[in-house]
Amino acid sequence: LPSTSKMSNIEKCLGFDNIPRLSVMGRIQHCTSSACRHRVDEMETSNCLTEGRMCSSLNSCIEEYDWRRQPRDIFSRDPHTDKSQFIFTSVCDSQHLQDPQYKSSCNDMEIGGVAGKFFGFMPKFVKIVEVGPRDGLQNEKLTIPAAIKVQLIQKLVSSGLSVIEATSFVSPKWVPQLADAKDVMQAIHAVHGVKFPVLTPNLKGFEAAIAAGAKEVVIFASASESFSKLNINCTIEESLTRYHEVVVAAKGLAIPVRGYVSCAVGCPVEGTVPPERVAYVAKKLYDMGCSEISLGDTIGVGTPGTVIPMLRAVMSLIPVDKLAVHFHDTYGQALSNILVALQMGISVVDSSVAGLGGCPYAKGASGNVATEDVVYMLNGLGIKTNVDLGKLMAAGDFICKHLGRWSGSKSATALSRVTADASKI
Ligand SMILES: CC(C)(COP(=O)([O-])OP(=O)([O-])OC[C@H]1O[C@@H](n2cnc3c(N)ncnc32)[C@H](O)[C@@H]1OP(=O)([O-])[O-])[C@@H](O)C(=O)NCCC(=O)NCCSC(=O)C[C@@](C)(O)CC(=O)[O-]
Repeated sequence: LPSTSKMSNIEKCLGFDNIPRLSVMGRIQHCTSSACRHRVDEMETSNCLTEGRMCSSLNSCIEEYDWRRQPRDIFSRDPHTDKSQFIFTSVCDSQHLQDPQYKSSCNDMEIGGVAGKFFGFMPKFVKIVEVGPRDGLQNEKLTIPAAIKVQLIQKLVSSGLSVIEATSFVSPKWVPQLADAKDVMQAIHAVHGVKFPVLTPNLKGFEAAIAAGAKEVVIFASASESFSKLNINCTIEESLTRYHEVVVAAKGLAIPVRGYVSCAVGCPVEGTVPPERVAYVAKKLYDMGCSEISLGDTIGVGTPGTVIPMLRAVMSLIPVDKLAVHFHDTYGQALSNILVALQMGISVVDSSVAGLGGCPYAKGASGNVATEDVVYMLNGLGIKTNVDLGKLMAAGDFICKHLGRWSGSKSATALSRVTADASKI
């Protein structure tokens, strides 16, 4: 991390000047509740508090710092140093383990309303783009009947999701799992009040999508040359030419076009992808007329350390309200990456129910971040989504049962366990 004086405004807004120095970070990894407790003294307070957040026994740390409690803040300004500081005041009920339901929503304070520097840019509402039926199912080995896909989509609709990426009009030789795109689209296109964007790699796909009733399409370019060839069998520039044709045709029919930039952080072939390359492709899609650009960490290698520079590069060319983030969770970094994206002002997040997914042309890439986990985190932050977590979990349960596997969502797994345990009492 750069020193505080060299930090940009974005880094300061993200609270990087409050991140403990390396020596402290080392200690964080070894922090236990007892280790945390005996470091209670004035000098160590802020470090230990930061460590306290990572303790398994959060309550013991909260008790240690009761003297600093203030009713409605988790940050306060120190009158001596004029610096913001962490205080564990009325944190969400979810963190008080006495609550048997472990709710993530805040009952006793609104984190979203706290004007602390960490949450200053956070949106009040996040639009979730559910990609499970497309990104989630495109890589499955089992053949999933169209009727099951349609039922899944209906359940997702009833959970309150307003955008559901339904399928892809791609070559069935390349992605056999979505060869039933026409049947799925025809079954759902008349559902009112929900958008069902579908992937179209070329004019042929666009025309098939429109004929099946699609009212919004998605084009998907890559920031990596190698991945572009693997995924859509053409170079980045060739793909942009094809997509231009799609956008022109879509404009003629007043069809909105969403654009993806895949490999926005790393590529399965080339490794690290430079932020400026991502920004270049994103800008091309934006200039073409895409209404929203989703930045995809296709193989889930990003961390806040690599995602922030990428977002900064893209945000220097494209307004933040036109951007979305799309994280796969291969390395378990998706939620932290989403959090920094929110802190930077992004308010559209792609995710996949039950964490389904993976790309057939990105070996080793695991599923998208689970929608249930995103909703749980956003509820905890007091950010609205209009999604009913219980109904969303039911949709995840439905598809996991069909696939014969456990949910990839930690929140869904934990909440189901709590409910199951409660029902035994
Ligand atoms: C782009 C192509 C079609 C080029 O594939 P190609 O083989 O170079 O295409 P072609 O023009 O030579 O045509 C070959 C055959 O495909 C047919 N064809 C051609 N186009 C279509 C179409 N639209 N729909 C149906 N059929 C089509 C065409 O008619 C022909 O049929 P044939 O004469 O051999 O019987 C192929 O590579 C393809 O379909 N690729 C899609 C791959 C894909 O869907 N990958 C997963 C997307 S995930 C992703 O990109 C990442 C993302 C978006 O999720 C974000 C992230 O996670 O970061």
